[in-house]
Amino acid sequence: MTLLSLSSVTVGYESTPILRDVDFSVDRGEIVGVMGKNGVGKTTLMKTVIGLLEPWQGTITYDGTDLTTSSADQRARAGMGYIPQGRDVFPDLSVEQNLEMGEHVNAGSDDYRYDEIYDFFPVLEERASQDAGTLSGGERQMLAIARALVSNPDLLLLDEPSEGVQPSIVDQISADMRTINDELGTTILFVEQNLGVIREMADRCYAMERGEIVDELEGTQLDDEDAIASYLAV
Ligand SMILES: Nc1ncnc2c1ncn2[C@@H]1O[C@H](COP(=O)(O)OP(=O)(O)OP(=O)(O)O)[C@@H](O)[C@H]1O
Repeated sequence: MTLLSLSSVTVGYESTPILRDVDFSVDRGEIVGVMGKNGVGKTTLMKTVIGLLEPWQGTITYDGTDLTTSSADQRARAGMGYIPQGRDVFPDLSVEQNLEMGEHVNAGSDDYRYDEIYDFFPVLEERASQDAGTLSGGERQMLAIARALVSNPDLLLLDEPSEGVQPSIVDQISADMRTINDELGTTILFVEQNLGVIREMADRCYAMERGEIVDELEGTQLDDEDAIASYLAV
């Protein structure tokens, strides 16, 4: 069943179009990647899905409802959780206080338990009282993901989770996302330019070039490193 679909979406900044006629969909329970080089429009796509940019043309449908003109706040309450690029945490608040900031975003979240979230990221429980500013890049990324999970989203939007994270932790975060998808049933849409993350995480992947979706890879096509790399190589 389709959870999210974009149909002929065009959007940009000021008068410059960035995304052109973008069509894609994500089924409930899937992990879908969008890959592309620097500057192709991946972050613009995420901002458009979460409602920080309003499409100039086209429609965005979520769980059967047209959300094209809804605010980011309305989309969060409808069940979308967004983790922006750059592990945006509050450095002077503790790990636990950062997690508390994720409460009450989603109306369905009242009974979310921290211990469940700590089960996915035990390192955050160990560091619960530590200031977030003292965490490593990878731990901050985990905290940003965990904070989004506090609101129990149906759809997680993840912008370049590998950026600034050391390779061994990148692998762990990819594996953690699969576990979260398996155990919580959370649908995940992520954008990336890290080949390993795309192969490890995605059930299916779209390729983006100059603001357009130009290909879709699934199944054994995701084992073809050369095919993936052709959309990532500089
Ligand atoms: N606020 C903005 N105002 C004007 N142009 C912007 C703005 N943000 C991004 N752009 C331009 O839009 C294009 C796409 O940027 P975007 O950040 O979506 O790409 P990206 O694929 O996420 O890149 P990266 O991998 O470097 O994060 C780029 O040419 C960028 O310069």
